[in-house]
Order: sequence, then C-alpha cells, then structure tokens
Amino acid sequence: MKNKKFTSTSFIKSKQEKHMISMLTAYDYSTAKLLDEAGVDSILVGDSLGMVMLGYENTLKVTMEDMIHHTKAVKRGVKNAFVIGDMPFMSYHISTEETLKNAGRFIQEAGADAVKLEGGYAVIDKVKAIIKAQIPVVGHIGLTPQSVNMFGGFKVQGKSEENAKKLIEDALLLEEAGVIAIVLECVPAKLAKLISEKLSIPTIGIGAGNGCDGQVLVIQDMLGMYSDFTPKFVKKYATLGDNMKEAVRNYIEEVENKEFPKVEHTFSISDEVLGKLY
Ligand SMILES: Nc1nc(=O)c2c([nH]1)NC[C@@H]1CN(c3ccc(C(=O)N[C@@H](CCC(=O)O)C(=O)O)cc3)CN21
Ligand SMILES: CC(C)C(=O)C(=O)O
Ligand SMILES: [Mg+2]
Repeated sequence: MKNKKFTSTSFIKSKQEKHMISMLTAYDYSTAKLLDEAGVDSILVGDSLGMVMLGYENTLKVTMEDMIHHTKAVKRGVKNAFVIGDMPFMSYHISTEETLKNAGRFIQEAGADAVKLEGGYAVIDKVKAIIKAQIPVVGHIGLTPQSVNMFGGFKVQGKSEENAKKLIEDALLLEEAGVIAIVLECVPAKLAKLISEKLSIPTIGIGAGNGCDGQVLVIQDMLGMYSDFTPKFVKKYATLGDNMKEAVRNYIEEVENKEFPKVEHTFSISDEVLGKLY
C-alpha cells in the first residue's frame, strides 16, 4: 500500500483486505509533503483549520475561500495520498445548486479527490446530488462540529438508545447514497464497532475506538503543537510544540549575544572590491 496512489476505490478495497486506513489533517504544502512522504493513505484538509491555523473558537467562520486556498496548498505537496476537502459551514446548506457549485470548486479549482460534509438524513439529498455529479463524498456523523450551537458544545454523541439508533440509520443512509467512507467522530467505541460491522464501506474513527476501519487525527494534536484543548482521543506522538519553543528560545539567546549568525552563515566579498568602498 505504501508509495502507491490511494484512490476512491482503495477505500472499499482496504476494508475488504483489512488494511486499516490512516488519515491525518494537513492545511499547508510543507506539512502535506511530509505526510505524503511518510506514506499516509489520505489527507483531510479539515475545516478544523479555522481553529488550528486561524485561531477561531469553532469552525463556523471558515469560508469556501479559506478552504480552497488551503486545499490548493496541500495538493501541491501530495503525490500519493487521497486528498479530501472538508465542506465548510453553510456551503452545502442553502440549496442543491450552491452545494454542487461548492463541491465542484474543491475538485476543479483546488484539485481535491473528494469532499466531506457533516450529517446524515438532513443532508442526504445534497450527498446524492454531489455523487450524481461524479464527485466522491466522505460522510461524517457523530460529533459534527458545525452543529456545535445545537449540541451545546463539543460533546460525545450516540450515548442514548434514540441517539445511537439515529447514528446507525444515518450511517446506512449514507452508505446507500454511495459515500466512499464515513468519519465517526466522538462516539462510544462499541457503537462505532457495531456501525462498522453493519457497513461494507469503511468507517474512519476519531474518538471512536479501534473497531473502525481507519483512523484520523488533527496533525497538530498528534504532534503536540496545539494546546488550546486536548480531546481525550488524542495521542501525542511527538512534542513538537515544546521542541519549537526550545529552538526559538535558543535562537533569541544567540541573536541577543551575537552567537548567531556565524561565518558559515554569511557571504563573502573580495578585499579588492571592499577596499574601493572606503
Ligand atoms: N485541534 C483540533 N482537534 C480536533 O480534533 C478538532 C478540532 N481541532 N476542531 C474541530 C473539531 C472539534 N473537536 C473536538 C473538540 C473538543 C472535544 C472535547 O473537548 N471533547 C471532550 C469530551 C466531552 C464529553 O465527554 O462529552 C473530551 O474530553 O475529549 C472533542 C472534539 C474535534 N475537532
Ligand atoms: C476532525 C476531522 C474529522 C475534521 O472534520 C476536521 O479536521 O475538520
Ligand atoms: Mg471538519
């Protein structure tokens, strides 16, 4: 699987072959290039960029222009990974016409391989219309952050019988509509496993346990570069935030006491030319 192009058909194939799908977010060229070179299957240009890159308190202020800008940058860094553009709040809520226009921009302008949108039953007509236009769609249910004002915060979903049943129904509806995969965010592990078993398309979990068919995390979370909050589901694979601060402290110190730059960091001029300048 490594160093080979991951495509829309690789999703279903991965589930059949029991290959766990690795997905991470990226929002810029250099990071996307590193993740692609490391061999990640798929890169999600998440609307979480509003919080991680732009400093908003939630994802609601993120615009189509923000998303297209960052998706273009990511695409330039990617050779093999499957790039998913996350449709922002209000880009697929007004009409099918606007939804299609916006989904089309991710593919045509930004070069994304697929789009993701939040919700099940409520957006199923939009999902079907996008797929009819030959654009692969990834579903996303459970904690759908664009519904933060309805949920009253970023909270685990699917704990009650009613809620859990709704999630199962939404997952089946999305599969029937033809999505290539479904992100399950912040749902109890046993429910996520049950949903994964009911579907023939893969589930990609974030805070949904290891019964899913793949996993996704926000890259700054898993590298230890984001400290506004750390959800329970995050594992820190590195502490780059600490490393960055330490490096910057060293730089400041060396600048202040003129230890940096050294001769090897500078360019020379001949004494002959220099002599004529005095
Ligand atoms: N940096 C970052 N990482 C993310 O995973 C992420 C974003 N940003 N922005 C968009 C959404 C928001 N997400 C969040 C944000 C907070 C929690 C959180 O605080 N969860 C609580 C659980 C609360 C409960 O028990 O109901 C936790 O302790 O994990 C979870 C997901 C996931 N997404
Ligand atoms: C957390 C993932 C699934 C997401 O939607 C995002 O990064 O925006
Ligand atoms: Mg998102």
